[in-house]
Amino acid sequence: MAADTAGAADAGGTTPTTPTTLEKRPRPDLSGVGNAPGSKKPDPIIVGDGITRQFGGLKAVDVDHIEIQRGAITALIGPNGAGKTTLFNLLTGFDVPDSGKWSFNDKSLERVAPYKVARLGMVRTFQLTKVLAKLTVIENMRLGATKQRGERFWAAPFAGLWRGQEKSNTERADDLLQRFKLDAKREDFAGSLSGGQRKLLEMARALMVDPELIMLDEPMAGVNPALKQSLLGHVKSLRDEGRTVLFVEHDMDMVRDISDWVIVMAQGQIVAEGTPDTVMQQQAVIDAYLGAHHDTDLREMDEKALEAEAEAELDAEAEEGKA
Ligand SMILES: Nc1ncnc2c1ncn2[C@@H]1O[C@H](COP(=O)(O)OP(=O)(O)OP(=O)(O)O)[C@@H](O)[C@H]1O
Repeated sequence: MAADTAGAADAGGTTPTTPTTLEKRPRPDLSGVGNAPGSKKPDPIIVGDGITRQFGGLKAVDVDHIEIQRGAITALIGPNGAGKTTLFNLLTGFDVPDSGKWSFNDKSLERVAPYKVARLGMVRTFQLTKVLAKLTVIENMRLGATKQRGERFWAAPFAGLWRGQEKSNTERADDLLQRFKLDAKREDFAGSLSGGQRKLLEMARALMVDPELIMLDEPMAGVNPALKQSLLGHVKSLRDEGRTVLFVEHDMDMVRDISDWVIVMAQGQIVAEGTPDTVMQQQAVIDAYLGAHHDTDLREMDEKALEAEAEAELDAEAEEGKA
């Protein structure tokens, strides 16, 4: 509770500033980067080593080396239970690893609290919890300016938390609502938004602290197909304005459409990396998905597998016919 109280005290009047070094830059060229897990990137914004997290007998995360390229959109994919969310939580300080070190902009983030991680310019989106659903859209946005104190903070008594908040927070919130076409929903309860609008709100809220790196947790989950293109456009616009994007996603169309680089996890480890065009053809990736329970849309792969199966059956029938 002490942390929540501290959060509340600091919430009033925080200005959503980050030592922003954002600049528009050309899309990074990753054509020369190798496909081996943990491959070196030309200009990594995150570098991690030996990151492990164990739950009982299960090693949920066991990452030898990871680099995330600055200014790129990187997708983190893998079958259910691969450790993607746990890795997200570790990198952003919402969970503590058993071992490992990692840095953001060359600054070590070991044992750095989530709100400090956000202050340094690295934020993650949160799914709209029940508590947040009962707040209006603009109230959600103002909470985004409190530099992400984590879900325990969201559960703190809200009344009066932002009483003294600066005008600039509201102005920034309104600008972002306009950009994400949520301005007409300003006073609506967040719980009344559609799936796609919720995702936009999650993104807009994370941008309140003007992050250099934004981590999106399944941005396409529950989004109506009609809204998907618009959401993809918003994610691309984050990169185009110089931000780095790291996202966890099961929607392979999205992964293919917008990623510059894909990192594949399975059983806690990074098993492959590559451009979206090449990564899904790697044997380690095929093995990871086919060897695990998954709800992922791997249509191309499934189609190939089905075709091969059908051909084998036809061959077998033909052989039988000959006999
Ligand atoms: N707090 C926890 N306590 C115990 N086990 C956990 C906890 N959090 C995660 N796990 C386990 O760790 C493994 C990795 O989970 P994680 O949620 O990181 O996977 P994921 O790749 O994000 O999966 P999904 O795509 O289904 O969200 C899973 O086996 C999960 O059951």
